[in-house]
Amino acid sequence: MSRATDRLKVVLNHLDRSHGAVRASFTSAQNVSYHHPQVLQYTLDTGVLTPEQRLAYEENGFILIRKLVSDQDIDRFRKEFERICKREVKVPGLVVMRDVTIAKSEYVEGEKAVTKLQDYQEDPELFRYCILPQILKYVESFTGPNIMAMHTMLINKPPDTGKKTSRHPMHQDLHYFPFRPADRIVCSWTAMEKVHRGNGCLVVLPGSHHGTLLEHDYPQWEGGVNKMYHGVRDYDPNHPRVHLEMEKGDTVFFHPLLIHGSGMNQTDGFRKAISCHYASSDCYYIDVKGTTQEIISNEVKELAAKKYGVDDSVTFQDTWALRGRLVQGDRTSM
Ligand SMILES: CCCCCCCCCCCCCC(=O)SCCNC(=O)CCNC(=O)[C@H](O)C(C)(C)COP(=O)(O)OP(=O)(O)OC[C@H]1O[C@@H](n2cnc3c(N)ncnc32)[C@H](O)[C@@H]1OP(=O)(O)O
Ligand SMILES: Nc1ncnc2c1ncn2[C@@H]1O[C@H](COP(=O)(O)OP(=O)(O)OP(=O)(O)O)[C@@H](O)[C@H]1O
Ligand SMILES: O=C(O)CCC(=O)C(=O)O
Ligand SMILES: [Fe+2]
Ligand SMILES: [Mg+2]
Repeated sequence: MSRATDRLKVVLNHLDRSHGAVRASFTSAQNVSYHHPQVLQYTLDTGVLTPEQRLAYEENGFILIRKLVSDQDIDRFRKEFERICKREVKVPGLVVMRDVTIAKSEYVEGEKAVTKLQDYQEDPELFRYCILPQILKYVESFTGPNIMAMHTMLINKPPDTGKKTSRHPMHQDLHYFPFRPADRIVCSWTAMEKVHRGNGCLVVLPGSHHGTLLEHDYPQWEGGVNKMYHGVRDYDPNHPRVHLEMEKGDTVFFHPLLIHGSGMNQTDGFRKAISCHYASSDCYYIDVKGTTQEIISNEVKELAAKKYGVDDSVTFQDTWALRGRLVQGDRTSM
């Protein structure tokens, strides 16, 4: 354990006893310059996370809560997913992505053709996930009380076709987001069935959220790579990795700078997960021109132009403002 961690522990002990007062004294103490960034930068005191959980998130950039979503809710999400795949419902704005290796094949039908649903915010049944009270309760510890659901996905990782395209390269989700501050953004990711190393569970680099946003690029994979699956160009291959094996309903909350990905699915079943990225509505949009995010912003604008038939005047920021939905509190800035 590092010195910084020891100090955090001391602070958390105090916090446990006298909550806000200690935090206030630490804020004023910031005039004294520390060699480590401010303490408790990543979580807020809402009375939901235990001191140990706050410490874990501060240190690791993720926290796993077992059995947070009920089997009944997950079964409903799964049913709705099947209805969408069978085209029994049509959802405005929804993007249905097929795996790159089967995209051009005409023979795959129904849910076996679908790798990912993106932008389900207009499907009330799936969007129930984003407003589950037990999820929002945790989310508030990262975002504060004004909460926007910014990005929604249901991932149906297919059995690998042999080309290893079912992998998701190691990346930071912030790469896709033109809003800040990063610390007021969090992803909630819930396993819809048992996920393990064999079917491509999430792989995370604990503590990588302490770093900055890194340069991303399409990985040089021989078998091809899915559209927009950018990966961190150089990350330390010796950084310890953690495989997040999870049961149905288990939920991980993670920071948008946490480097993560998922391995290939070596089973013959589809590995399902549902997720939402939340941000405080007090966040603000940034201009990504001239930054490492410029390339992805152009890719997204191009897609948006095709999808919505809009022109160049719709910005990368607009595509997010259009998709974001208020789920708690007030829509103050986003
Ligand atoms: C508003 C915009 C929304 C996007 C926001 C994203 C933000 C992400 C934030 C995420 C944060 C978290 C991080 C993340 O999650 S990162 C991953 C995020 N990925 C995406 O958002 C991709 C979403 N998918 C799509 O937009 C569509 O499904 C695409 C555009 C891919 C296909 O479109 P469509 O389904 O309508 O198909 P089509 O029949 O018209 O084919 C058109 C062409 O595309 C080829 N093709 C097909 N499938 C794939 C594939 N899988 N890989 C590569 N190419 C593919 C196809 O062969 C054809 O090529 P060609 O024959 O012309 O050569
Ligand atoms: N060549 C690569 N370049 C970049 N990222 C990779 C590469 N190979 C694997 N990854 C990423 O590393 C993570 C782990 O994937 P991988 O399939 O290698 O599983 P694994 O953790 O090594 O498990 P196993 O050893 O059981 O295969 C995934 O996010 C995957 O996309
Ligand atoms: O479910 C997965 O494989 C992770 C996907 C992911 O990290 C993402 O879409 O941002
Ligand atoms: Fe991700
Ligand atoms: Mg491997």
